[in-house]
Amino acid sequence: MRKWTQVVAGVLVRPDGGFFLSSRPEGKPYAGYWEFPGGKIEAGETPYAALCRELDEELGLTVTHATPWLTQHFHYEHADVRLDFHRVTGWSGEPQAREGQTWAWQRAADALSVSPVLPANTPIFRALSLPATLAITCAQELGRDTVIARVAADPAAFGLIVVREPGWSTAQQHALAAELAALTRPHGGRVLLAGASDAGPFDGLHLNSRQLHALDARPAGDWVGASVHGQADIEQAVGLGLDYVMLGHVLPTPSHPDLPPLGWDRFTELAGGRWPLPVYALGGLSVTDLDRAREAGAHGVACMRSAWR
Ligand SMILES: Nc1nc2c([nH]c(=O)n2[C@H]2C[C@H](O)[C@@H](COP(=O)(O)OP(=O)(O)OP(=O)(O)O)O2)c(=O)[nH]1
Ligand SMILES: [Mg+2]
Repeated sequence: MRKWTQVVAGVLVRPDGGFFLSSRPEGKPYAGYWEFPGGKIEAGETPYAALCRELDEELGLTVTHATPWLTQHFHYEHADVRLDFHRVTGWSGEPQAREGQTWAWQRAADALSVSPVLPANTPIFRALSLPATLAITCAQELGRDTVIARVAADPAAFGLIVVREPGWSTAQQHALAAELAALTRPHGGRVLLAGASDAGPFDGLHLNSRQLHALDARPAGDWVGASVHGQADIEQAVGLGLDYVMLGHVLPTPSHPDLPPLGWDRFTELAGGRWPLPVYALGGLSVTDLDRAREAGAHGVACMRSAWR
């Protein structure tokens, strides 16, 4: 059986989305490569305790708040590593290069200013560029003018929109998507089409669970996500190499009056930062639930009705 080296890494994130990288010290494998601070989990240590110890040892920082985010497995020539990435949003102290490393803050929206980076981390940077909230359109119910007016009022707040209008023709869906893209793209926003098999001129696709299980390869599109309800769905999404999933429904929602909600405990068991792709919590949630969702290991929250109020 493969022996995984257990590693924890801390992604220090500032309120403006900027994040921290440090260079690996001389004498280690991949010396000079840029990484998130962290290191091997010691016997008997929890990942959180290891995170606190490593950030203190390497940078002199005291972690005060961190949540589980992503787990990635990677085969290096020197080791097979299981990387447990936490988002660190609270710390005290200023970074000190205690191991002779250099460090740099990066802006989330820009290309990295440093290189090379550890190869296992490439998907992590992609995940970091996904916003905390994902908005699903509800134009059939609320009217397309309501949806467009809401985005026009604050386009930067709509970094990821899924156009989901099951009763509409492809032409109607594309027309809405084009208006939303015109508003949000100048701010780096992305617009995906739900239930479609072709992303057209848009940024990608959002698959329903039927589409998810019918595929044996990732469909074309810069960004591809899926709606998932349980472990088998998430495994399928990971196997296809998708960019994110929406897991729900977490709380009661008018979209599924007949099905019991997962609740936060079950969501935590299923998500909990265990996967290599970001998990959005979905179902009866609004942006005010973001902290709760992140405690449960979510990347963010997906909002349907609450996005348009
Ligand atoms: N810290 C960290 N390690 C990473 C990242 N990405 C990635 O592939 N790794 C790999 C590189 C290494 O194989 C392993 C971390 O091991 P390490 O040698 O840095 O561990 P450590 O800080 O405990 O160092 P040491 O005391 O054992 O020398 O995880 C990352 O972003 N941060
Ligand atoms: Mg280290």
